[in-house]
Amino acid sequence: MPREVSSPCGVECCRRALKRRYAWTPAGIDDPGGVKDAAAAFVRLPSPTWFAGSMHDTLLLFGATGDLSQRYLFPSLVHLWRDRLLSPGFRIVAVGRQALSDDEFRAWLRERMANEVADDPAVVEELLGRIAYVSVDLRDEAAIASALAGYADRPSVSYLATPPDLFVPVAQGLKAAGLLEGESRLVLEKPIGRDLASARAINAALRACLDESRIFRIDHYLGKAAVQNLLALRFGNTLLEAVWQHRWIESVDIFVGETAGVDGREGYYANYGALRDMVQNHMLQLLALIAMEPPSALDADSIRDEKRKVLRALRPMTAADVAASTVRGRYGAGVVEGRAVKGFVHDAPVETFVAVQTWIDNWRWAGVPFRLVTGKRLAERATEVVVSFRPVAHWLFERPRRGRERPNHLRMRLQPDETIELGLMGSLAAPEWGALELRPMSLDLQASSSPQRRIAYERLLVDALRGNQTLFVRDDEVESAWQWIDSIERAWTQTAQPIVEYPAGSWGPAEAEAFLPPVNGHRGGQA
Ligand SMILES: NC(=O)C1=CN([C@@H]2O[C@H](COP(=O)(O)OP(=O)(O)OC[C@H]3O[C@@H](n4cnc5c(N)ncnc54)[C@H](OP(=O)(O)O)[C@@H]3O)[C@@H](O)[C@H]2O)C=CC1
Ligand SMILES: O=C1O[C@H](COP(=O)(O)O)[C@@H](O)[C@H](O)[C@H]1O
Repeated sequence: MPREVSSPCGVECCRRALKRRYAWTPAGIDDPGGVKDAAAAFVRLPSPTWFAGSMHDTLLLFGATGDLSQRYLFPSLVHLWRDRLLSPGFRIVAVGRQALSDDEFRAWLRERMANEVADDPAVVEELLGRIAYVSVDLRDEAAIASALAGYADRPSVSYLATPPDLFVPVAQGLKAAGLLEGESRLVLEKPIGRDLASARAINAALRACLDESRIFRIDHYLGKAAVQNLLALRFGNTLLEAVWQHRWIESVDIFVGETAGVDGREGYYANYGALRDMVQNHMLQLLALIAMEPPSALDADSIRDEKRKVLRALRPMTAADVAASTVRGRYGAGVVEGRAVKGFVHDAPVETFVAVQTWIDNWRWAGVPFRLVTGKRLAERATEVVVSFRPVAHWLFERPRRGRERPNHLRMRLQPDETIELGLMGSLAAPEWGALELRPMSLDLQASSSPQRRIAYERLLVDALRGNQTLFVRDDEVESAWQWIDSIERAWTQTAQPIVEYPAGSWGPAEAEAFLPPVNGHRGGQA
């Protein structure tokens, strides 16, 4: 629970403002100047008063009637407005395909936002009053330009929550309308393309419309406080950074399990599959944060330069490796969280589960396997990174016998809860008499209180409005990631790699057992 905050004047509104301010910072009120601050400083946000004069106040939201807008973007905007983290003159231009009046759009949105700020419904009304709705077919650049030219009076942020084939026509329409001039910015949802060639084409076309320094590519995992904490842990602790390399680390596992299915996104998913939908972006970003060299500073390009080097060093997959180094699966019917669910049925040969073992060909990570596993309709929703260390050089103890000892591991759970577990060996749990006997022990580290977590998009919306690119993906990162993904897709095609069915509610295909993280308990590795 967040600690109670007292305001200097004792007035309720002041108390609430303080609470809002502190709840927002990644380190939170319970960690003022604490360990997390070392690397989290670059993501720390200033106080609400600071925002008033420093952010753009016009957001053009394309795809305003879509799933992402309804489930994440509008709720995020409602929360930011409630917490006075947007400019006082903030306005939203909601762009959709359907012909709706402003009032019809607001009524539609009001219904969906009803539960967002239940204790203060006026907040939703205030935000709705700042929305204008514009209907336009986004395949028609001239129509975009004529419908939106009236909003070019001040710098704006155009957020493209649309399918990627609309990115270029929309950018060109915006340019023609004068909406990409000066300090105006463009925010793009993932995925940027479907392979390297299409990503390059999109990036090149965007560069013709505006400079890279004003293009913000979203990967919402970077907006998660727990993901930012990976940097804080690595670069804020001598203890970890000193052993963060091939001499001491045996393997790294990145696991993103979902209980949700493809539900409602069949068309998109059939064209992408788990490798393109999750690995190309979120999982490779996690890998890059774990594997990158320490940046010389915490600014956007210093961090992105280092991430890019990691992505370029990923060893391409070949047809000779792919059968042993990957598993593709697709969920069939089963039971998830006590509920019977149907399988994913589609003619397109796409996977809903993928396991990949890969290597980063550089000095730090020589010979260390990185295993990436993600799937839909698995037994549990969990995102974890497990770093397994090498066994000690010389085993002194009788028990467990050499080769049976459990090496140290660091398990960082990023969602749904945030915990860190350090697996150690010790004799505390062993009998007092006889030879010194070692048993596995674990040290569970949790923050003394859980700070209030915001939707990742809240953080990213504010950064885009402020112009901070640190948590956004650069063009060359996207292209390097696709280059590696393409090598896997190519190898799968060449070898006609099968897609194995797994029951919904399981941990994926039995063939992937060896790819699952080696932690105590319920799945994979040592039991
Ligand atoms: N949904 C999610 O959880 C996530 C989505 N994303 C990405 O966000 C983007 C949007 O996804 P999502 O919201 O799920 O997609 P939806 O299909 O639900 O929404 C797409 C939006 O684009 C509009 N649109 C499509 N074609 C046109 C057109 N020709 N002219 C005008 N408007 C058009 C749709 O309008 P209409 O309502 O009229 O069809 C709708 O508002 C995608 O790139 C997706 O990959 C990324 C992460 C998560
Ligand atoms: O981008 C996407 O991410 C979600 C998973 O996000 P999370 O924040 O819930 O972990 C995934 O379900 C979706 O398929 C994908 O497009």
